Parts: sequence; C-alpha cells; structure tokens
Amino acid sequence: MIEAKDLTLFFRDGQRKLPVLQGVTIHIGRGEWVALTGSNGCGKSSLIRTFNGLNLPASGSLIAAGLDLREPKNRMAVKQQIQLVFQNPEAQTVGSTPFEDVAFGLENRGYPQAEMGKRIRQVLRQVGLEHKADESVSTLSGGERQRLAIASCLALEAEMLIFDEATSMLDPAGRREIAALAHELWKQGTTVLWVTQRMEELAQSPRVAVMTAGRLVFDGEPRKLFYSSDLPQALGWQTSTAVQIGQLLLEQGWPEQQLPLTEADLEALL
Ligand SMILES: Nc1ncnc2c1ncn2[C@@H]1O[C@H](COP(=O)(O)OP(=O)(O)OP(=O)(O)O)[C@@H](O)[C@H]1O
Repeated sequence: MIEAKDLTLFFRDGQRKLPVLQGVTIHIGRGEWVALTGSNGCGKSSLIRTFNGLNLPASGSLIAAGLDLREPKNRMAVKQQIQLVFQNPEAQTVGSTPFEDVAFGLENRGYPQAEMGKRIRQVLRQVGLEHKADESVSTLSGGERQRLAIASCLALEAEMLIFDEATSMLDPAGRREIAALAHELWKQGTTVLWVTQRMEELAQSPRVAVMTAGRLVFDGEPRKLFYSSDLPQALGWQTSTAVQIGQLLLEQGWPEQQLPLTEADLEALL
C-alpha cells in the first residue's frame, strides 16, 4: 500500500531550509494496522501528508496504492485511495448536514448523481449516522463529526485511512467510539495508519513506527519497543502500569513473550 524509500522533505523557514524528513524508509502492506508515534514536531504529519501527495518529497521514491507519486498524473487517484482524518472535528466538515457533507466529496469526484443518495445513506449507516443524515452538522458531537469525516472517506472507497491523532480532541467515550470504528474498518480490509501519542494505543497495535527529528528510529512489534529497546526511556515516555510491571518481571527473568502490554494482559496475569 505504501512503499517509501529514503524520503526527504524540506520546508522553508525564511532563508533556511528546514529538514523535516531525513531519509524515511517504510513499507506498509495492504490490510495492515500501523501506529505511528513521536514527539511534537518530529515530522509525523509531514510524513503522512507525503503519503497522499499533499507534500512532495525532495528526494526518495514513493509508491502509494500502487501508484508512483513522482508522477503528477497519479496524485489525484492517490488522494482518493489514501484519505486523512484529522485531529479537529470542527475543521473537516463542509456541508450543512451529514448528507450534504458526504455528497460534497462525491460531487467533486464526479460520482453519478443517480446513485449518490443510496451511496451516502450506505456510508452514513456504516458509521452509525444514518438517523442524523439531515440534521444540522452543528448539532453533532465531536465523535459524530469524526464519524462523518470517516463516512466521507468511505464514500470515496479509500483503501487506506490515516488517522492523524483523530481522537485527541474527543472525550473518552468519543475516543473509544472512533477507535472501535477504525478497528471495524480494519477488520473489513481497510489499511490503517494510526498516528497517536497514547501509550495504550501503541501497546494495542500489531506494529509501531517511531519517529524522532524526521527519522524513523523504530519499526516493529510493541513488545520489542517496550521491552527490548531503550527508546521509551530515551524519549522520556510515561509508560503504562502494565509495561512498568512488565519491566519489573523482565528484570526477574520473565520471558519477553509473557510480559503484559495492556491492562487486559495484566489482568490475565494476575
Ligand atoms: N507548512 C509548513 N511550513 C514550514 N514548516 C512546517 C510546515 N509544516 C510543518 N512544519 C515544521 O515541520 C516540522 C514537522 O512538523 P509536523 O507537523 O510534521 O510534526 P508532527 O510530528 O506531526 O508534530 P505534532 O505532533 O505537533 O502534530 C516542525 O518543525 C514544523 O514546525
């Protein structure tokens, strides 16, 4: 789905060229769930915006959804296949009702008018918003707005969804709701790149990628990240209780595979 090799990206800061991506290589297969993390300003958003053609790398190669992004003619198709869900629920809606909001994206892509209504109701049903199709968007909660953003991505039949800290402005219930929806879509075959700063979300992901200062410094299983790398300590992360207890067990000689990553693992151990 994504084959990025040695990507570099610069932004201009007055006269200076600011290196934002410094040789990022990552391969994300179709149907994978990958969590991407790293401290503020390390380049996560810049990287994912590169994946769907919003940023153009200075060098390196990038195949996204099977298309070479160096070719300008491929960029529109990649933007459709790889959709971003952003942090701020308020900033992602353009229509005055959920129905109109999803319609906007479809109209832009020249979707046949005759089939549009059916398609919109189908994706709104998929995210549990069918009953609110014709209500004012201003009455939707943050979580409902994020679900609406996801519905718009689904309407365009995106193969990959990239969630850029998409739950960070939601309350715990909204956060769970969006994470559950993302998991459901993943189970149905959508490739998911989940950008997060939350330790428990890293622990629950099958694969975690960590960036610092424009570089990918870890790419692998969370168990390796938390128990055989010194990155959590080096980056000053506040790890979960499960991992803190796991560290103590590791020191006592427990095998890595048995160490807890999540609260559920910990409960099972106790
Ligand atoms: N359009 C831009 N023009 C100039 N500099 C930018 C631009 N966008 C981002 N930057 C800079 O590039 C660097 C990486 O920013 P980016 O938003 O990719 O980081 P991030 O890891 O997503 O951070 P956060 O977690 O705060 O969202 C930062 O130094 C940022 O200030």
